[in-house]
This record gives sequence, structure tokens and C-alpha cells, in this order.
Amino acid sequence: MAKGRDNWLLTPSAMGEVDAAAAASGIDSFGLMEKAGQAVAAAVLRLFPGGERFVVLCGPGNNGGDGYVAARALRAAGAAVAVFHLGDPAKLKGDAATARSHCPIPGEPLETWRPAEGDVIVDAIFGAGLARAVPPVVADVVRRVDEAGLPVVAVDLPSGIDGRTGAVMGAAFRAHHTVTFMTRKPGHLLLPGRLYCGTVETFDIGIPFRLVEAKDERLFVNGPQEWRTSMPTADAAAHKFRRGHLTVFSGPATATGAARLAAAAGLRAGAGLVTVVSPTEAAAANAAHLTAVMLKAVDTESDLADYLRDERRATFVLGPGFGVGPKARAFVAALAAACRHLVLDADGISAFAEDPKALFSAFADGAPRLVLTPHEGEFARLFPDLAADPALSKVDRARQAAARANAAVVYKGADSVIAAADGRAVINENAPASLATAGSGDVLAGIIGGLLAQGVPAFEAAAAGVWLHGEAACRAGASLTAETLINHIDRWH
Ligand SMILES: NC(=O)C1=CN([C@@H]2O[C@H](COP(=O)(O)OP(=O)(O)OC[C@H]3O[C@@H](n4cnc5c(N)ncnc54)[C@H](O)[C@@H]3O)[C@@H](O)[C@H]2O)[C@@H](O)CC1
Ligand SMILES: Nc1ncnc2c1ncn2[C@@H]1O[C@H](COP(=O)(O)OP(=O)(O)O)[C@@H](O)[C@H]1O
Ligand SMILES: [K+]
Repeated sequence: MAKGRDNWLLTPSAMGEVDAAAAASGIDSFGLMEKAGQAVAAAVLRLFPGGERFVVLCGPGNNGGDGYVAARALRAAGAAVAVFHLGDPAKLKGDAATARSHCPIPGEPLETWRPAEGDVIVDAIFGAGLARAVPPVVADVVRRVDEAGLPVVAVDLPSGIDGRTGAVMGAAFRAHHTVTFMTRKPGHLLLPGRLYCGTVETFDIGIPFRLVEAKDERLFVNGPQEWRTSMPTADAAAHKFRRGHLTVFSGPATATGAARLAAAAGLRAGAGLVTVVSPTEAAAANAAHLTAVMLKAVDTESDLADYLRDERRATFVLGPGFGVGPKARAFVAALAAACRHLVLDADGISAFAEDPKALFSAFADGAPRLVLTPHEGEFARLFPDLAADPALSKVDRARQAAARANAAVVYKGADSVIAAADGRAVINENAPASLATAGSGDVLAGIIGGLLAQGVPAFEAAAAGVWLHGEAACRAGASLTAETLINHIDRWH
């Protein structure tokens, strides 16, 4: 993967190891804390120049240390500053103890803080080291800050947000702005954490980036740098057959629209030819609405076997509107046996709820040819144990699912995670909430199918598809429907 900095993600424990490696390499760790705290103070002054009192809440670890540095810097800038601490500050150790000793403002116990109009809260209670639910005194302060509607600037993470999973540990501040250091953490992007961070600023405190790169967790923010080199290149002489053939299975006569949405999206995404394969009884309904997309009647497994004789028909989407039942399972088995590439979505996923292993074993061999696109409910049908394990983050779940299925998994939502069978993963952040509309998932399945048809490998097609889907939604505007979304899909080149 290309190594940009804005797209880099590290879990809090990996970031802790980077901090330790920086110190071990001779870098002055208090100097890093000084830069972190100064960056927080600068952000606070920039965002709240008219703040009447800056209330710095300091915790028992290095996050609190950053808070003491910020409090000193804010005082030095002439602002009114108050410090409140969790626990006994005399027990602070290391850099945090040094930071407190340099801070000219005597702190008071956290439980004594009362909101005052004009307060701006600097939350330096817990960051990367949050290990369990916040204590009741912190939950109480969170509630009072919420009730008073006071603005919060969070240091590294809003206290209470787990930086690995994005989970709320008991209670968490709802920050207006978060200043984090070196890289973002998964909890800044995963829900619900993302909703608690406000705007996120990533400040370089001067740890050499090679130390960050040495901790490569194969987790990035989704963007072109992760898949650009795998995408089709512009080729004016491209013949339509060289741009690949995508086939989308239609459901019965009462459920044909979803397949047409996917087919139209696959064409926009660049597939050279797209065919909707339809039961005979639904062919008239499909024919009435298709022009550039071709139509073919396929009813039985034997019809499908005939259809598969043409090796150029290499890529398929099955699921949107298809119906849950033995036909879905039999068709998927036939596609797997014929070594085809498949995006399995919606009903195609649900059809395997009783026997997910049958799906996984059908695609177990070779380079991944399967892309699964479950939303939360569908994910739980195929991977009930992963969905139920509270220790797993959405990234962990998607990764383990991808390995189990030998597939690229798009675990959908506002924080879609795309994972590869080999452990790579990206978290998507460009999708607007307007995508929560009927049929947008069908469009996504079609885009991914269109990319697979052009020879893009499963993980890259899945990640690029999710990103192109998000970009199209941004262009389509707030009142998008699945139909208008399709018209805003841009081919990659
Ligand atoms: N070189 C470094 O190590 C740097 C670290 N930085 C800061 O250091 C932070 C990480 O520091 P720490 O590892 O000390 O972690 P934190 O300061 O986030 O918290 C750790 C402390 O909180 C306690 N704790 C955790 N969960 C608790 C809970 N639910 N209830 C009560 N106590 C709880 C722990 O026992 C520990 O004492 C980062 O978030 C960042 O703000 C920055 O100063 C930049 C440089
Ligand atoms: N609030 C949201 N913000 C951003 N993207 C969203 C949101 N809700 C849903 N999406 C995206 O919209 C698509 C919806 O797909 P899906 O749940 O299968 O719906 P449908 O079956 O109606 O097409 C997915 O790509 C999902 O990631
Ligand atoms: K914090």
C-alpha cells in the first residue's frame, strides 16, 4: 500500500509502542508532550478566541500531562485558566509529573467543578490509555458539560471513547474538536466514536515517520492511494470485451428493480458489457426498462450451465432482489465451481444463513474471487459468533470474516470497513448520510462488480467501489435516490 500520512491509522497500543520507540531512540519524550500540549492550546485559542475561561480537565496519565502543558500555554497567552484533576495529582509519574510541576495553576478536584457560562472545556482526562469504563465522577462531569452545552476540545480522543474500537466506555465527551498526534486512531472513524470527535486535527509532534511506518498494522483510511495502482488504465483503443463482462441476476417479476440498479451502476463504473440474467417470467418487466444493458433468460441450473459456457462471462452480481432460497445457493455453487468472480449481496448473503460453511468452502481455493457486501444484519447471519463478540472492533470482525470466507468483505454502514482475506483493511469516511436510502446498496454491488469485471482484484475493487460510491453520493446531493446516484458515478479514468 502507498504510504501517505493522512490515511495512516494506528491503534492506541501501537501508538504507545511508537512513543516508546521514539524515547528509546533518544528523542526527548517530554519534548513530545510539550509539543502536544502546545498544539492543543493553539487549537483552543484559534477556535474559541472569545472564551471567558478555559477549564482544563486533567487525568492520571500522559493525556493529563498534555493537559497541564496546554493549561500553562493558555495562561501564558493571557487567558483565564482553571485546572481540575481526576484522582491525586501527586501520584503522577514521568513526563506527566514534570508537566504538572511546570504548570503555574493550582488544580482542584474534578468533582468540585461547576459549569459557568463562557467555559470552554479542554478534555485531557483519558486518551490512548483508557482501559475500562470511565469512573462515575467522569460520567457525572460529562453529563453536566452536556447539559450546560459547553464546547469541548478533546486531547487525542474524547475521554470515554475507546481508540481501538470507537466504543463509548460508560460515557464520553461530545467534542467540538479533537487534536490527535501523528496519526488518527480507528476510534476517530468507527462509530459511535466518530460522532464524538467533532473535527479531527492530526498534529505532527515530531516523531520520525519511519517509527510510525515500522508499526504498520495494515489499516488505513480508504482512499485512492490504497488501490490506485490496481485500477484499469485509460486505453482509448479498449475494446468492449477487454473492459470485461458483468452479469447481474434479476429476481422474480415483482423484484426486478434492484438488479437493474446494480447493472446500470456496473456499466457506469466501466464494465464493457453488462447483461441482466432474468427468469423468463420477469423478462418482460426487465426488457421494458433496459437499453444499454443486455437481457438473457435463465431459469434453471442447466440454463445457467449453458450461459457459463462463454468464458468471457467471468463476473457476476447475485443478491439484489434475488430471493432467499435454494435457487440462490445452487446458482452460487455453480458460479464457484466454474471459477467465476462474484459479488454476493443482500438475499444472496441471507440465503446462506443456515449453512455459511457451504459458501466459504465453495470459494476456499485460490486468490479471492468473492466479494461479500453485508450490512450489519446480513453480517450477523453469516458470522454470528463474530457479530456477538463484544471484544472485537468492526475492523477485527471484517478481517476475521474475510479470512474465514477467503473473500473481500465490505462490512457496510456509515463507517464501512473493507477487509481482505490476507489481513489488509481500510475504513471508509467519504460516505454522506444521504446514502441511507433504498437501493443504494444495490448500486454499490454493481460498482464493485463493474470493477471486478475489468480485472481489479477483489479487495481493491471492493475498497475502490465503496469510495467511488461515496464520491458519487457527495455529487448527487442531499436528496439523492438510488437512480440519481447512478448518474453521478464517475469512471476511474
Ligand atoms: N510520548 C508519549 O508517550 C506521548 C503521549 N501523549 C499522550 O499520552 C496519552 C497516553 O498516555 P497514557 O498511556 O498515560 O494514557 P492515558 O493518559 O490516556 O490514561 C492512562 C491512565 O488512566 C488510567 N485509566 C485508564 N482507564 C481508566 C478508567 N476507566 N478509570 C480510571 N482510570 C483509568 C490508567 O490506569 C492510567 O493511569 C495519549 O493519549 C496522548 O495524549 C502525548 O503527550 C504525546 C507524546
Ligand atoms: N448514514 C450513512 N452514512 C453513510 N453511508 C451510509 C449510511 N447508511 C447507509 N450507508 C451506505 O449506504 C449503503 C446502503 O446499503 P444497504 O444497507 O444494503 O441498503 P439497501 O438494501 O437499501 O440498498 C451502504 O453502502 C452503506 O454503507
Ligand atoms: K481526552
